[in-house]
Amino acid sequence: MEKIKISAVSYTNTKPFIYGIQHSPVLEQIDLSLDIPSDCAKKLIENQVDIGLIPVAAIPFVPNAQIISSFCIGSIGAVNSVFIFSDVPVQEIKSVKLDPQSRTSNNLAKVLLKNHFKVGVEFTIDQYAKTDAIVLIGDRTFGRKEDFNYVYDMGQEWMQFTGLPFMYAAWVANKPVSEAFLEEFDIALAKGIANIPTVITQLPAIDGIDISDYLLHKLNFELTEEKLQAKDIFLKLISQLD
Ligand SMILES: C=C(O[C@@H]1C=C(C(=O)O)C=C[C@H]1O)C(=O)O
Repeated sequence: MEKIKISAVSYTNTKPFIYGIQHSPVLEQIDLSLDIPSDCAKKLIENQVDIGLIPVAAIPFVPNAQIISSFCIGSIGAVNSVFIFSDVPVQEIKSVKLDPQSRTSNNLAKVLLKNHFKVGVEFTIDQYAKTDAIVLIGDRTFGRKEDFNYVYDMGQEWMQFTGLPFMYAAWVANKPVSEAFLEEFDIALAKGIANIPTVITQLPAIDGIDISDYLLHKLNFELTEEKLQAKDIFLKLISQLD
């Protein structure tokens, strides 16, 4: 039988899911690659994989996109790995450098700066540009908070703006996948989430981040009605950006 090709995020936030997949029989049916989020999206959009853990901002660009799991990468308030790092207070930000590995958080920064902070800002993807602030996500944020005068956790700011949790990435298929597989896959993901304490013991300590607090209390992996509602609001606000 041909294997189901899956692209998942290569960051620490996805380690629980990887643990669950690797400790479940469904592993044998999967051809798994670990990629930066923007590449997870690209692979699913270009049909190089069947399922991706992809940035929610990329969902509208996936042909026949279907969210196929009851798990996601989310947070209820602060997430501690999705930031606007700034040299100046947010009201004074004039320019922001985006993170090339991100699709969701770059758009979240745009949405929050426009609708929540109400500042008009120029964005650039030029990594050599000198800007007032930067968007940074994932493991590259670990230990970086001390390097900046102002630190805005976008999970926390989204909660203040909408009163809702947030969903950064979802498991999405670009074609019909058998119910039997999806059931087994979700059981594997659930196993990973149930075993986060074990996953933590297998990860190296990293300066500047409490990995245990991050995986157990900041990230929140259940795909709830509220997170779906947040996704719909977020995608609508993205469509209204100029
Ligand atoms: C919480 C995070 O969620 C993520 C943010 C993403 C994005 O901004 O496009 C995509 C996948 C997730 O890795 C993070 O990376 O820190």
